[in-house]
Amino acid sequence: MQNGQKQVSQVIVTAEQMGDIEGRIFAAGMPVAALMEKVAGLITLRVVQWGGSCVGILVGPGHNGGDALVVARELYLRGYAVWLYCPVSQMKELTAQHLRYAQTLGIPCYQQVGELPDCDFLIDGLFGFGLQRPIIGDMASAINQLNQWYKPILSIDLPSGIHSDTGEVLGTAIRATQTFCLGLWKLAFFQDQALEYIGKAELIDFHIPWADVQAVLGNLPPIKVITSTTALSTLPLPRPLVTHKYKQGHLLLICGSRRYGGGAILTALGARASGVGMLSIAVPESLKPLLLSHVPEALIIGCPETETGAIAHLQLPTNTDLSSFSAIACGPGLTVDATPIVSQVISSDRPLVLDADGLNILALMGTIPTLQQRQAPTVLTPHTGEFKRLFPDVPDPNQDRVKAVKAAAAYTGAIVLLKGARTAIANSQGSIWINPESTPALARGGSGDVLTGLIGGLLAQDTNKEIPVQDIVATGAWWHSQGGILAAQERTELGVDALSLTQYLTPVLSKWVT
Ligand SMILES: NC(=O)C1=CN([C@@H]2O[C@H](COP(=O)(O)OP(=O)(O)OC[C@H]3O[C@@H](n4cnc5c(N)ncnc54)[C@H](O)[C@@H]3O)[C@@H](O)[C@H]2O)[C@@H](O)CC1
Ligand SMILES: [K+]
Repeated sequence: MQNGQKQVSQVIVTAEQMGDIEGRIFAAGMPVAALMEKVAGLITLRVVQWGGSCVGILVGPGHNGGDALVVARELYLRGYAVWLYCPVSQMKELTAQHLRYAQTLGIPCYQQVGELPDCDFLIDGLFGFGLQRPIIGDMASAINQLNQWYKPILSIDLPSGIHSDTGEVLGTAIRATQTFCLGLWKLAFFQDQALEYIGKAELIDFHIPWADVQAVLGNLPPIKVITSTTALSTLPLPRPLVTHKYKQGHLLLICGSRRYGGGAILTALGARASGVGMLSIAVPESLKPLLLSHVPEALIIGCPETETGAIAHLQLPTNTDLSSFSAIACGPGLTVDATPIVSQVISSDRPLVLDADGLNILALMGTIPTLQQRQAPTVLTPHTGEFKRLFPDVPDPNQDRVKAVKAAAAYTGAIVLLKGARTAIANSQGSIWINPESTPALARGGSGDVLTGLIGGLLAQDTNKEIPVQDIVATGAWWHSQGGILAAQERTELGVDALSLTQYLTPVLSKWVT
């Protein structure tokens, strides 16, 4: 296989990049019509696997409509009953040519959606990545009406109405059952707001030459999909034959308060699953017996408490200071009364994961100026609410999560992991990892605490600092969601409480690691 060709499914592109890549292919001599035949031929092969015998095909003015017309022709010639809905009079020339031929063959074409006969399913070729402005008027009403038919809809490239980059709905959008993304993943497939419209996502690889992908993306920071291969390659496996516990990393967790003891347990159990060599857990003195009963292997450091039951100050064992640890994870259950502790760990030179109250305290301290002081790696793991508190001046993550997380990482120098259905991780150079697979079962209290412990434990094990921190964080996100997926399969989506989740982290890994 040509060098890099197998990485095609890992690349994510903007509409502009996709246009540039295709532009190179055409400039090099590939006829547009030939590429359309090739692509639509592959789509047709997937459509016939769907079953059904009569199909309504929605045709727009651009090449997305052209693809749809080639599929229409091929299905018709295979014996399907095919009806076209084509609400536009102005079309790109190639699309218009395909429409003329389809009509010559005798395929009926309607301009009003109400005239479209009842069919088994619909194919959506109204707009692809060329959509730039909101869909309005009759076409918008038609889309709303088609969504109400509750027929399976197969969208070509993107559900029509979804912006290829931000995933936002431009006016209105087709709610697809399945979307065949053509050639390279478009960003919208990883934006939470588009997921309900995309349905099941499938990449149709039509073998774009890797050289053209490289030529367009070559020097830009990549946006990549986390896969089992990328994730497993950064795990601290296999362990060296001769080692000892401190060589396998020493993680300090700082978490919990009298009010929130559970978060400390869950973070600890996440860290345990990471395989970290040594685990120390700083908690308020009154939580010590509770932690000991759950994680007997850990060194529990009972700390003096404030009146409210938060950690008043870190009381590390004799001969120990923060430099004794290979990484620190701090935040779950702390309450904002633990501000001095967060300030202290931020001032340290240790790799640091901040989550939950660690993030709320950081927001109060002033995120950007505070983090700009740090030399060692910092990992922030906010959900959308925490993100907005941390970065009030960064683009709204509800509008474009990828842009938001990228800006946050650039401003702070931190690795920022924005939690969501498609968790996105950015570093300060603009590289992005996106976790393509997860489960809504993980939308549950305590699930984030498990992630914090897991990432902290992985980070601590990279004692020689050989692996980019962003890659380690991506592996943590992948592992966590794979654990959730397995747990949901065995226990249903309602059965994945955070404690149960911790019990799936090791079994899920053993499925991948032989
Ligand atoms: N570029 C290529 O050569 C290839 C493209 N392919 C298909 O072509 C698509 C991209 O083609 P296009 O660039 O023609 O773009 P689209 O087919 O997405 O549509 C763009 C057309 O729609 C019009 N338009 C945009 N927004 C509108 C709105 N809100 N209301 C009414 N009209 C609007 C534009 O003026 C333009 O004519 C891809 O998504 C894919 O399906 C594939 O055939 C593979 C090859
Ligand atoms: K479409």
